Amino acid sequence: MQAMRGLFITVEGGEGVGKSTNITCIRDYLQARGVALVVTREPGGTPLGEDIRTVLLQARRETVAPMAELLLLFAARAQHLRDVIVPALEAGKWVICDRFTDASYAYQSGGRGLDSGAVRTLENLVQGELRPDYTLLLDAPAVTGLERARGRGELDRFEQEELVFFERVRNTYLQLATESSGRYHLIDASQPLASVQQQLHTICEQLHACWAPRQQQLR
Ligand SMILES: Nc1ncnc2c1ncn2[C@@H]1O[C@H](COP(=O)(O)OP(=O)(O)OP(=O)(O)O)[C@@H](O)[C@H]1O
Ligand SMILES: Cc1cn([C@H]2C[C@H](O)[C@@H](COP(=O)(O)O)O2)c(=O)[nH]c1=O
Repeated sequence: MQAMRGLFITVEGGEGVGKSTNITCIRDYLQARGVALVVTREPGGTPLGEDIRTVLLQARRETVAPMAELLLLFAARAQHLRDVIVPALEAGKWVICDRFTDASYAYQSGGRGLDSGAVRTLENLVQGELRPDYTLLLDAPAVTGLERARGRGELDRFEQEELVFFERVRNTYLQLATESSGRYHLIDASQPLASVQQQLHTICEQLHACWAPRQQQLR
């Protein structure tokens, strides 16, 4: 990661916490300050990744083996890294990614119960040393996020899980934020949108003040 010149920012959180809504706000804020950036998402971000997303989110009659789910997520991630994330970072752009590997720790390990060692092995294999520089965790009680997500209509395969699944997901995210406190910014997403966006503006302002001058020096 040190050799790359861009900044890799991931946005994480449970269902319906407001990632999509707030990524638009982050994008607008940074673009208005002249930051060249790429906004992308996982699973997805490439044609193959979007196909894998469709398969993963589709409700199905068979249950999906947690390991099959994890491997599909990392297959999409490998393509996404090679075709989108790494080239953008190498070109000096900021990458804002709606979910990344922390989601695999939260959902496949925390939620589904897979050993976190399996996620770590794939993380090392697929990403090498590449890790996000910053992670914005939008945190809200699972029930709040689910109510918001369910207000949007038909539920995908993940959204159909029980509340306890999303409570495990949330607890895993909070644990990751404690373990990696230098990388994580915790945002209280249970607040009204205006307050969430105020918190995000403050963080974006700090990141911009810290990183934009360094990147100009590198050019
Ligand atoms: N702070 C907030 N207060 C109230 N409603 C909000 C807030 N943030 C987002 N919402 C609303 O909640 C719904 C879900 O938001 P959004 O789609 O941005 O969440 P998301 O985290 O991307 O969801 P998912 O991960 O399930 O796709 C939207 O209708 C959005 O307008
Ligand atoms: C990257 C990633 C994603 N997921 C799950 C989490 C969500 O339910 C869906 C993605 O849809 P959203 O619109 O971003 O909410 O995929 C996962 O379980 N593990 C992952 O690594």
